[in-house]
Amino acid sequence: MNQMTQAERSVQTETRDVKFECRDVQVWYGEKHALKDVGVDILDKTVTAFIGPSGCGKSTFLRCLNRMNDTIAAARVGGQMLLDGEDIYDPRVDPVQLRARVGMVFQKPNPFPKSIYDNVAYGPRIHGLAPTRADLDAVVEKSLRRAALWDDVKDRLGETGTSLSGGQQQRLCIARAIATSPEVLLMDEPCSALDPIATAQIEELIDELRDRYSVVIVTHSMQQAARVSQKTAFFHLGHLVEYASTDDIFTSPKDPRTESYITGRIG
Ligand SMILES: Nc1ncnc2c1ncn2[C@@H]1O[C@H](COP(=O)(O)OP(=O)(O)OP(=O)(O)O)[C@@H](O)[C@H]1O
Repeated sequence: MNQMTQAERSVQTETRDVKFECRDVQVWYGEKHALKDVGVDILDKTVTAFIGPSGCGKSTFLRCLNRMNDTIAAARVGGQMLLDGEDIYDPRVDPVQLRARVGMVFQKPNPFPKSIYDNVAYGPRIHGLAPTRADLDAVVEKSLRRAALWDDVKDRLGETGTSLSGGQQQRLCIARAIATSPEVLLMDEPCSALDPIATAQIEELIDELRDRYSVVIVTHSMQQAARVSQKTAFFHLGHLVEYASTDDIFTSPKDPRTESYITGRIG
């Protein structure tokens, strides 16, 4: 009889739950070695926060995960990053296709100078994900609903995205990012340009998104990391110093550098 032991079952679950397996990741900008030997497993259906002082490499590492560093001429990336076991830096991988699977939301809301509808329809159109107009309408509505924006905009889909408030624009950017049904959503300080009410709405949304996606968020706010994430990675001077459950990082950090940062002594 093919009966698994508890240990075998838990190994299987662990393996299945890992979305990104990163080993020995390095990034150089010209001569500057900005990220050194980073190894981390990013889990599926989990919010992972990257924290650390300014310039420690959080955004650099985030950009490795969907090859956005490819767009920076001086940047050189080394090491291994596997998405569901596949090397995302394999020459056969098309970065545009990769970015449909690993979506990104930036610090400043950056809607295209197009209508609200076209902002969300853009990705599904270029990736051929919605063959008919009715399919496209459905994807746009579903994405705007998931981004908690539908009720605000359903009667003004033809208006330009930039006519929305800052918080609404950021939700529009989230709708645009999830319209291609990504598996991973990368967020680089998504609330830094928002007021506390819009921030709370985005944080609520992040919590809802994790039932479907792996979400990775760079944040300067330790309170935000504690509120929204289940796993936290602390970076310092280009190193990943500590990676653990958010509770452990904030209540019993193992490395003195982590403790100094969370108690406000460095940063
Ligand atoms: N395009 C670039 N060209 C050259 N150096 C860069 C570039 N982007 C980042 N760096 C350098 O790499 C290091 C890490 O930067 P990065 O932006 O990843 O840090 P960060 O932790 O996200 O910082 P912050 O919290 O201030 O956004 C820094 O020393 C930065 O100056």
